[in-house]
Amino acid sequence: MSNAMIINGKEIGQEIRKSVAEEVAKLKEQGITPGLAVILVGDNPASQTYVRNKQKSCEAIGIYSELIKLPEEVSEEELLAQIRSLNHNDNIHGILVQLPLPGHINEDKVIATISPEKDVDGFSPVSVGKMMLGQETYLPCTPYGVMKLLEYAQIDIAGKHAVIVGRSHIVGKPMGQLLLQKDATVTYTHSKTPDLPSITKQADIIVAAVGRPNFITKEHVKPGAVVIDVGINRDENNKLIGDVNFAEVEQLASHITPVPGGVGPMTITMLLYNTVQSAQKTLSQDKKHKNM
Ligand SMILES: Nc1nc2c(c(=O)[nH]1)N[C@@H](CN(C=O)c1ccc(C(=O)N[C@@H](CCC(=O)O)C(=O)O)cc1)CN2
Repeated sequence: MSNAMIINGKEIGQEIRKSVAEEVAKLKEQGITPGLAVILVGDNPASQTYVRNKQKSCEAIGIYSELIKLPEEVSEEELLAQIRSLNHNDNIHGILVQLPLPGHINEDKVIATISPEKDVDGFSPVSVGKMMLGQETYLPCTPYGVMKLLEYAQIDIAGKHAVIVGRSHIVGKPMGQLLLQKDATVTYTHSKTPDLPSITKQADIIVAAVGRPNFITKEHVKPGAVVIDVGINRDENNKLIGDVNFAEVEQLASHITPVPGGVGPMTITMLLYNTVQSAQKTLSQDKKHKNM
């Protein structure tokens, strides 16, 4: 089989960011600057990089961003107080707390404190519930980004068998739901699934989000399958690698996402998109109030 078509998340992300920038410009003409607050707790180097990239990306398209840096030992109550204050800040349309959080903080409680109207990460119980019901809400950025990649690569989803490897709250679980809503038949698998290759080999679409470097090999993939790699792992030389053994799998797959340059850039792109959506909602609510 010839080499797979590479789905370039960097390029697709740039294209989407261009149209998001146009929406930002329109909002500014109407007196609204979309605002994103990013809360970073502690000094995890990867989290610092992601947060920096989020801020740079906001700046590049005219979104106002505010970084709230809290020390590793901050109390849960102090963090919750910061979120409550941002919930009431009219200049802020999106709030995110960079994950993971230090062990002494209850992540679920923190996420549930973010107002669902500003939950541009799509992680809050209200957002997740609405997503499950197919109601309008902010979709979690990484699975939303994967859906956009499939759309731009013109991959048919309806009637296809999608196998998700991984069951995290922020990627695996919502990923399956979004594919199901597009009429895929979805199978969830995870680290305790016996004989994984026998299941993934049946997949037309594989989404690898298991957090283990090079975990998906040629033994797992049916020729012609679409393979989406959500993994972000570092090898022994600190090189970024995915959950998929790219060199092996690209020879079998019809389409594949690289790491870096695949799903990763889409996560931030969809965050910008959700933030602008939130600002647009505020504007239309203001107009309704003023009867315009
Ligand atoms: N509050 C959140 N926390 C975390 C999320 C999230 O969506 N919201 N996701 C991940 C980390 N993440 C964003 O926060 C993220 C990961 C990777 C990338 C990315 O662009 N990756 C690039 C490579 C970047 C590099 O060189 O390190 C790529 O794959 O090409 C963006 C965002 C966990 N926490």
